[in-house]
Amino acid sequence: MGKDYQGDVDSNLQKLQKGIQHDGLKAILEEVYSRNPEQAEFLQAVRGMALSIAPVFEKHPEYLPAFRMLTEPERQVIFRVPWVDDAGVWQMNRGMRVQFSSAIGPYKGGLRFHPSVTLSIIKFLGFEQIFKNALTTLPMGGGKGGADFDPKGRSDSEIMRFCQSFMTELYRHIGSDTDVPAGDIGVGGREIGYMYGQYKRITRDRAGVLTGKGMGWGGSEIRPEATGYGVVFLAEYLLADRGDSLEGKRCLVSGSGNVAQYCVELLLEKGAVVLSMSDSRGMIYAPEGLSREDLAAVMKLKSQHDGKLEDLELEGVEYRGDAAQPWFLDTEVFGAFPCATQNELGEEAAKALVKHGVQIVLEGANMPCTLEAEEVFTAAEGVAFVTGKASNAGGVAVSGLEMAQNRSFVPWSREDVTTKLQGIMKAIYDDITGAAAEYDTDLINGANIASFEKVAKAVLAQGAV
Ligand SMILES: NC(=O)C1=CN([C@@H]2O[C@H](COP(=O)(O)OP(=O)(O)OC[C@H]3O[C@@H](n4cnc5c(N)ncnc54)[C@H](O)[C@@H]3O)[C@@H](O)[C@H]2O)C=CC1
Ligand SMILES: O=C(O)CCC(=O)C(=O)O
Repeated sequence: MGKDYQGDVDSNLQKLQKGIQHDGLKAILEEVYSRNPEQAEFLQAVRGMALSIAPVFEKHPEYLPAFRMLTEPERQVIFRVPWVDDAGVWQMNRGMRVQFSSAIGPYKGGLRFHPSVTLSIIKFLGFEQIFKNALTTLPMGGGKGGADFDPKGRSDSEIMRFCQSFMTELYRHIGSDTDVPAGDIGVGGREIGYMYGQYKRITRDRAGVLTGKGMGWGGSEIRPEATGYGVVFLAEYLLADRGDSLEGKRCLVSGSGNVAQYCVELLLEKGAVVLSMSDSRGMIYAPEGLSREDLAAVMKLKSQHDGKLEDLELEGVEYRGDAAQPWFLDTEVFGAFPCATQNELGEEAAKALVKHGVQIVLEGANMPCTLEAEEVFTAAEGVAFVTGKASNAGGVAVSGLEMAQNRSFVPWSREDVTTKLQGIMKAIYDDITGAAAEYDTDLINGANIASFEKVAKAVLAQGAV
């Protein structure tokens, strides 16, 4: 994944700078490359941003130093996470937290527990988070963390001991005014609970230092649903602008975790026909569309540890193994919603989707489409592509609302939070279309420009700190 930038040094630097004419920007990319030559995913995220914002420097050359600052985290912490498994064997993982930018507020972003976690992955996620959070309209900076821990096959007690050990180090680096982590892949309500409990025990501080907490102990209504719902709200605003709606539209969704589940739930509520969901082993395909009962079965399965889609037996639903992906289905499709993981949708997949008539692509996951796939979508006639920085910002937005509720000591109703989430997704849509119109460009560039300009102004105002 994202391996394109590895290998021969010179040609990779050239690849990183390909298509960038601006000398100052090229110099920044050279510096980023020389500092992080092995970090393929991070370089991919920086290149994506650089490609979009190059025109901004024609209008605002003063923003260039701000971009340079934003390519280096303010702080990154890497630590050992020792724990003991159920058999009494000592285990050890690597934990990390990258505090990327506090220009517009406390560092904010999830924690990922997955064996594939590397510094490059956490840095790409933290870098993207800076700009996503700026789009939410809430005062949140960008950060991300995690560990190369594999929760698969681990008992509840092992997960608890791991989370407690992880927090025993992380607690000293976070705080409700400095850095507020949340969930991501492999970190849901259960893990947040164990980490919050440990944080509280060590610090005696009940402040909302983690978001994604449970209802009844500081959590917000609709935080679990917020990322997936936000994607669908944004799709609705986009289609409304075209005088269209999701009713009856054939949609492909990948993934079957938190984001995918609630994306499918709201798509079904809006009358869309959802043809697929997937996990790392394969996918389910429903030629006539998944029903609410099918989704309920997926949710139940995935709430159990190690639930695999291949174990489902649902009428009218086929299972395809060997890591089959929805994008290659030989069927007409209107919408694609990649909600699994980074670089899951490459150039060939994008071509297959365009061939099958795709009209809208909204990223539920972070950076699920490669830069080559993005190029295919933007070159195709009439296809609207929305980058995850905008389309999946609903999750962190409701995390921000959870922080506001924790501060005010007053929980808000489900209706209140839903209305606020819709307002934020609409503001994001208006912001990215506004920037796209101002710079006469597409929605990817619109999102990157709108978010960068907000952060750059804050960085410049605060000086070289
Ligand atoms: N949870 C949240 O609030 C937010 C999550 N995201 C992003 O959404 C994506 C999914 O995260 P969650 O649903 O929260 O995680 P989760 O842990 O609930 O689910 C993980 C999902 O990724 C899939 N997956 C992992 N590796 C895969 C692979 N190699 N091939 C196919 N599928 C694979 C799993 O099957 C599952 O659907 C990630 O990119 C995450 O960074 C983005 C914004 C907010
Ligand atoms: O809710 C949060 O703070 C972060 C969610 C997240 O990790 C993301 O937006 O990618």
